Amino acid sequence: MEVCKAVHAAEDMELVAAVDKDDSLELLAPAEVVVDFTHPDVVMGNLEWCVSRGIHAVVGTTGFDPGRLERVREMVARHPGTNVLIAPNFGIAAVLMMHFAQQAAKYFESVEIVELHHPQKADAPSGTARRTAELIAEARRKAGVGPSPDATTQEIDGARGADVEGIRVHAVRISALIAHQEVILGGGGETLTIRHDTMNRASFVPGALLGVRRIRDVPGLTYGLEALLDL
Ligand SMILES: NC(=O)C1=CN([C@@H]2O[C@H](COP(=O)(O)OP(=O)(O)OC[C@H]3O[C@@H](n4cnc5c(N)ncnc54)[C@H](OP(=O)(O)O)[C@@H]3O)[C@@H](O)[C@H]2O)C=CC1
Ligand SMILES: O=C(O)C1=N[C@H](C(=O)O)C[C@H](O)C1
Repeated sequence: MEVCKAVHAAEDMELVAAVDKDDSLELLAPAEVVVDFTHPDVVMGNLEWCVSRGIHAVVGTTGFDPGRLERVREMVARHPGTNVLIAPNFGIAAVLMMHFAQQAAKYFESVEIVELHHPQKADAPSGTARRTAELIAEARRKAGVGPSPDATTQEIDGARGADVEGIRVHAVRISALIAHQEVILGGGGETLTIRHDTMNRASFVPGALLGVRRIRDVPGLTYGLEALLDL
Protein backbone atom coordinates (compact mmCIF):
# COMPACT_ATOMS: atom_id res chain seq x y z
CA MET A 1 0.00 0.00 0.00
CA GLU A 2 2.82 2.42 0.91
CA VAL A 3 4.55 1.62 -2.38
CA CYS A 4 1.33 2.10 -4.40
CA LYS A 5 0.85 5.53 -2.83
CA ALA A 6 4.46 6.48 -3.57
CA VAL A 7 4.31 5.28 -7.19
CA HIS A 8 1.05 7.18 -7.64
CA ALA A 9 2.71 10.33 -6.26
CA ALA A 10 5.92 10.00 -8.31
CA GLU A 11 6.09 12.22 -11.40
CA ASP A 12 8.16 9.73 -13.40
CA MET A 13 5.85 6.72 -12.78
CA GLU A 14 2.30 5.69 -13.44
CA LEU A 15 0.41 3.31 -11.16
CA VAL A 16 -1.11 0.81 -13.60
CA ALA A 17 -2.94 -1.34 -11.05
CA ALA A 18 -2.96 -2.36 -7.39
CA VAL A 19 -3.70 -6.07 -7.15
CA ASP A 20 -4.88 -7.78 -3.97
CA LYS A 21 -5.38 -11.46 -3.17
CA ASP A 22 -8.62 -12.06 -5.05
CA ASP A 23 -7.87 -9.82 -8.06
CA SER A 24 -6.80 -11.10 -11.47
CA LEU A 25 -3.12 -10.71 -12.29
CA GLU A 26 -4.28 -9.76 -15.80
CA LEU A 27 -4.81 -6.23 -14.40
CA LEU A 28 -1.01 -6.02 -14.37
CA ALA A 29 -0.56 -6.93 -18.02
CA PRO A 30 0.04 -3.33 -19.26
CA ALA A 31 2.73 -2.70 -16.59
CA GLU A 32 6.42 -2.39 -17.34
CA VAL A 33 7.38 -3.28 -13.75
CA VAL A 34 5.48 -5.20 -11.08
CA VAL A 35 6.26 -4.70 -7.38
CA ASP A 36 5.46 -7.76 -5.25
CA PHE A 37 4.87 -7.50 -1.49
CA THR A 38 2.54 -10.46 -1.03
CA HIS A 39 3.22 -13.79 0.67
CA PRO A 40 5.96 -16.44 0.42
CA ASP A 41 3.32 -19.01 -0.67
CA VAL A 42 2.36 -17.10 -3.81
CA VAL A 43 5.40 -15.09 -4.85
CA MET A 44 6.91 -17.80 -7.08
CA GLY A 45 3.69 -18.09 -9.11
CA ASN A 46 3.49 -14.30 -9.38
CA LEU A 47 7.07 -14.19 -10.65
CA GLU A 48 6.45 -16.89 -13.22
CA TRP A 49 3.44 -14.89 -14.43
CA CYS A 50 5.43 -11.62 -14.74
CA VAL A 51 8.63 -13.02 -16.25
CA SER A 52 6.83 -15.17 -18.82
CA ARG A 53 5.11 -11.98 -20.05
CA GLY A 54 8.30 -9.91 -20.19
CA ILE A 55 7.34 -7.76 -17.18
CA HIS A 56 10.21 -6.79 -14.86
CA ALA A 57 9.65 -7.62 -11.17
CA VAL A 58 10.81 -5.84 -8.01
CA VAL A 59 10.21 -8.22 -5.13
CA GLY A 60 10.02 -7.42 -1.41
CA THR A 61 8.29 -10.66 -0.48
CA THR A 62 10.56 -12.96 1.50
CA GLY A 63 10.94 -16.73 1.90
CA PHE A 64 13.66 -17.15 -0.74
CA ASP A 65 16.03 -20.03 -0.08
CA PRO A 66 18.83 -21.04 -2.49
CA GLY A 67 16.47 -23.43 -4.33
CA ARG A 68 13.91 -20.70 -5.02
CA LEU A 69 16.62 -18.26 -6.12
CA GLU A 70 17.92 -20.87 -8.55
CA ARG A 71 14.43 -21.33 -9.99
CA VAL A 72 14.15 -17.55 -10.51
CA ARG A 73 17.57 -17.55 -12.21
CA GLU A 74 16.29 -20.25 -14.56
CA MET A 75 13.09 -18.26 -15.20
CA VAL A 76 14.95 -15.11 -16.24
CA ALA A 77 17.41 -17.16 -18.31
CA ARG A 78 14.42 -18.42 -20.31
CA HIS A 79 13.27 -14.80 -20.89
CA PRO A 80 16.35 -12.68 -21.62
CA GLY A 81 15.66 -8.95 -21.28
CA THR A 82 13.26 -9.46 -18.37
CA ASN A 83 14.82 -8.63 -15.02
CA VAL A 84 14.03 -9.46 -11.39
CA LEU A 85 15.24 -7.69 -8.26
CA ILE A 86 14.68 -9.60 -5.02
CA ALA A 87 15.51 -7.44 -2.02
CA PRO A 88 15.03 -9.01 1.41
CA ASN A 89 14.98 -5.49 2.85
CA PHE A 90 14.42 -2.19 1.03
CA GLY A 91 15.34 -0.04 4.07
CA ILE A 92 18.60 1.81 3.46
CA ALA A 93 19.61 1.49 7.13
CA ALA A 94 18.83 -2.24 7.00
CA VAL A 95 21.05 -2.66 3.95
CA LEU A 96 23.82 -0.75 5.76
CA MET A 97 23.37 -2.97 8.84
CA MET A 98 23.86 -6.06 6.65
CA HIS A 99 26.87 -4.46 4.97
CA PHE A 100 28.50 -3.50 8.28
CA ALA A 101 27.87 -7.01 9.65
CA GLN A 102 29.53 -8.48 6.58
CA GLN A 103 32.53 -6.19 7.08
CA ALA A 104 32.83 -7.02 10.79
CA ALA A 105 32.33 -10.77 10.38
CA LYS A 106 35.94 -11.80 9.86
CA TYR A 107 37.28 -9.98 12.95
CA PHE A 108 35.38 -11.99 15.60
CA GLU A 109 35.35 -15.70 16.39
CA SER A 110 31.66 -15.66 17.35
CA VAL A 111 28.64 -14.27 15.55
CA GLU A 112 24.90 -14.86 15.89
CA ILE A 113 21.80 -13.04 14.62
CA VAL A 114 18.62 -12.23 16.52
CA GLU A 115 15.71 -10.97 14.44
CA LEU A 116 12.50 -9.65 16.00
CA HIS A 117 9.23 -9.13 14.12
CA HIS A 118 5.47 -8.71 14.50
CA PRO A 119 3.59 -12.03 14.95
CA GLN A 120 1.74 -11.78 11.60
CA LYS A 121 4.96 -12.69 9.82
CA ALA A 122 4.75 -15.97 7.85
CA ASP A 123 8.41 -16.84 7.38
CA ALA A 124 11.13 -17.49 9.93
CA PRO A 125 13.86 -16.52 9.96
CA SER A 126 13.19 -13.22 8.20
CA GLY A 127 14.51 -12.61 4.71
CA THR A 128 16.82 -9.97 6.16
CA ALA A 129 18.27 -12.35 8.74
CA ARG A 130 18.73 -15.07 6.16
CA ARG A 131 20.53 -12.67 3.80
CA THR A 132 22.67 -11.27 6.64
CA ALA A 133 23.72 -14.79 7.60
CA GLU A 134 24.63 -15.57 3.98
CA LEU A 135 26.74 -12.40 3.69
CA ILE A 136 28.47 -13.09 7.01
CA ALA A 137 29.13 -16.72 6.09
CA GLU A 138 30.62 -15.66 2.75
CA ALA A 139 32.92 -13.11 4.42
CA ARG A 140 34.10 -15.66 7.00
CA ARG A 141 34.69 -18.32 4.34
CA LYS A 142 36.77 -15.89 2.26
CA ALA A 143 38.82 -14.91 5.33
CA GLY A 144 39.28 -18.53 6.45
CA VAL A 145 37.42 -18.03 9.74
CA GLY A 146 36.02 -21.28 11.16
CA PRO A 147 32.68 -21.92 12.88
CA SER A 148 31.73 -19.92 15.98
CA PRO A 149 32.76 -21.85 19.09
CA ASP A 150 29.86 -23.73 20.70
CA ALA A 151 30.12 -26.49 23.30
CA THR A 152 26.40 -27.34 23.25
CA THR A 153 25.89 -31.10 23.42
CA GLN A 154 22.45 -31.18 25.02
CA GLU A 155 19.71 -29.03 23.60
CA ILE A 156 15.95 -28.62 23.53
CA ASP A 157 15.08 -28.53 19.83
CA GLY A 158 15.46 -25.00 18.46
CA ALA A 159 17.17 -23.53 21.52
CA ARG A 160 20.25 -22.63 19.49
CA GLY A 161 18.24 -21.18 16.61
CA ALA A 162 18.32 -22.05 12.93
CA ASP A 163 21.56 -22.81 11.13
CA VAL A 164 21.93 -20.67 7.99
CA GLU A 165 25.24 -21.56 6.33
CA GLY A 166 26.75 -22.19 9.77
CA ILE A 167 25.44 -18.95 11.32
CA ARG A 168 22.89 -19.26 14.17
CA VAL A 169 19.74 -17.20 13.61
CA HIS A 170 17.11 -16.69 16.33
CA ALA A 171 13.61 -15.48 15.40
CA VAL A 172 11.43 -13.64 17.96
CA ARG A 173 7.75 -12.77 17.31
CA ILE A 174 6.22 -10.11 19.60
CA SER A 175 3.08 -8.00 19.22
CA ALA A 176 3.71 -4.27 18.73
CA LEU A 177 7.11 -4.83 17.11
CA ILE A 178 7.63 -4.07 13.40
CA ALA A 179 11.03 -5.36 12.19
CA HIS A 180 14.29 -5.37 14.12
CA GLN A 181 17.60 -7.20 14.05
CA GLU A 182 20.78 -7.52 16.08
CA VAL A 183 23.98 -9.03 14.83
CA ILE A 184 26.10 -9.90 17.86
CA LEU A 185 29.80 -10.49 17.30
CA GLY A 186 32.35 -11.41 19.95
CA GLY A 187 35.99 -12.34 20.48
CA GLY A 188 39.25 -11.04 21.89
CA GLY A 189 37.59 -9.65 25.02
CA GLU A 190 35.12 -7.45 23.14
CA THR A 191 31.66 -7.67 21.69
CA LEU A 192 30.13 -5.61 18.92
CA THR A 193 26.35 -5.41 18.45
CA ILE A 194 24.99 -4.00 15.20
CA ARG A 195 21.30 -3.22 15.59
CA HIS A 196 18.69 -2.08 13.12
CA ASP A 197 15.12 -0.97 13.92
CA THR A 198 12.33 -0.33 11.45
CA MET A 199 10.25 2.48 12.96
CA ASN A 200 7.60 2.59 10.21
CA ARG A 201 6.75 0.97 6.89
CA ALA A 202 7.47 4.13 4.91
CA SER A 203 11.13 3.23 5.42
CA PHE A 204 10.84 0.59 2.68
CA VAL A 205 9.54 3.04 0.05
CA PRO A 206 12.70 4.86 -1.20
CA GLY A 207 14.49 1.54 -1.74
CA ALA A 208 11.53 0.00 -3.55
CA LEU A 209 11.22 3.05 -5.83
CA LEU A 210 14.95 2.89 -6.53
CA GLY A 211 14.42 -0.72 -7.60
CA VAL A 212 11.56 0.27 -9.92
CA ARG A 213 13.64 3.05 -11.48
CA ARG A 214 16.73 0.86 -11.99
CA ILE A 215 15.33 -2.59 -12.81
CA ARG A 216 15.61 -2.12 -16.58
CA ASP A 217 19.40 -1.61 -16.26
CA VAL A 218 20.26 -4.69 -14.19
CA PRO A 219 20.06 -7.83 -16.32
CA GLY A 220 18.79 -11.14 -15.00
CA LEU A 221 18.32 -11.77 -11.27
CA THR A 222 19.66 -9.27 -8.74
CA TYR A 223 19.52 -10.42 -5.10
CA GLY A 224 19.79 -7.60 -2.56
CA LEU A 225 19.33 -3.84 -2.86
CA GLU A 226 23.03 -3.33 -2.13
CA ALA A 227 23.74 -4.12 -5.79
CA LEU A 228 22.07 -0.79 -6.69
CA LEU A 229 23.86 1.25 -4.02
CA ASP A 230 27.36 2.64 -4.05
CA LEU A 231 28.52 0.96 -0.82
N1 LIG B 1 11.79 -6.42 1.39
C1 LIG B 1 11.29 -5.57 2.27
O1 LIG B 1 11.82 -4.47 2.51
C2 LIG B 1 10.03 -5.93 2.97
C3 LIG B 1 9.52 -7.17 2.80
N2 LIG B 1 8.35 -7.51 3.37
C4 LIG B 1 7.84 -8.83 3.02
O2 LIG B 1 6.76 -8.65 2.12
C5 LIG B 1 5.79 -9.68 2.33
C6 LIG B 1 4.46 -9.04 2.68
O3 LIG B 1 4.62 -8.42 3.93
P1 LIG B 1 3.59 -7.32 4.43
O4 LIG B 1 3.45 -6.24 3.43
O5 LIG B 1 4.01 -6.99 5.80
O6 LIG B 1 2.28 -8.21 4.51
P2 LIG B 1 0.78 -7.72 4.50
O7 LIG B 1 -0.03 -8.89 4.94
O8 LIG B 1 0.64 -6.41 5.20
O9 LIG B 1 0.52 -7.43 2.98
C7 LIG B 1 0.51 -8.44 2.05
C8 LIG B 1 -0.59 -8.09 1.10
O10 LIG B 1 -0.55 -9.01 0.02
C9 LIG B 1 -1.84 -9.53 -0.13
N3 LIG B 1 -1.76 -10.82 -0.74
C10 LIG B 1 -1.64 -12.03 -0.17
N4 LIG B 1 -1.61 -12.96 -1.12
C11 LIG B 1 -1.71 -12.30 -2.30
C12 LIG B 1 -1.76 -12.70 -3.64
N5 LIG B 1 -1.77 -13.97 -3.97
N6 LIG B 1 -1.84 -11.75 -4.63
C13 LIG B 1 -1.90 -10.47 -4.30
N7 LIG B 1 -1.89 -10.03 -3.03
C14 LIG B 1 -1.79 -10.94 -2.06
C15 LIG B 1 -2.45 -9.55 1.25
O11 LIG B 1 -3.86 -9.64 1.19
P3 LIG B 1 -4.69 -10.10 2.49
O12 LIG B 1 -4.47 -9.05 3.51
O13 LIG B 1 -6.07 -10.16 1.95
O14 LIG B 1 -4.12 -11.44 2.90
C16 LIG B 1 -1.98 -8.20 1.76
O15 LIG B 1 -2.76 -7.14 1.29
C17 LIG B 1 6.37 -10.58 3.43
O16 LIG B 1 7.10 -11.63 2.84
C18 LIG B 1 7.33 -9.64 4.15
O17 LIG B 1 8.35 -10.34 4.78
C19 LIG B 1 7.65 -6.66 4.16
C20 LIG B 1 8.13 -5.42 4.38
C21 LIG B 1 9.38 -4.96 3.83
O1 LIG C 1 7.58 -9.17 7.35
C1 LIG C 1 8.06 -8.02 7.56
O2 LIG C 1 7.47 -7.15 8.20
C2 LIG C 1 9.37 -7.72 7.02
N1 LIG C 1 9.92 -8.60 6.23
C3 LIG C 1 11.21 -8.50 5.65
C4 LIG C 1 12.09 -9.63 6.14
O3 LIG C 1 11.61 -10.77 6.23
O4 LIG C 1 13.28 -9.40 6.39
C5 LIG C 1 11.82 -7.13 5.77
C6 LIG C 1 11.51 -6.46 7.09
O5 LIG C 1 12.16 -7.17 8.09
C7 LIG C 1 10.01 -6.44 7.32
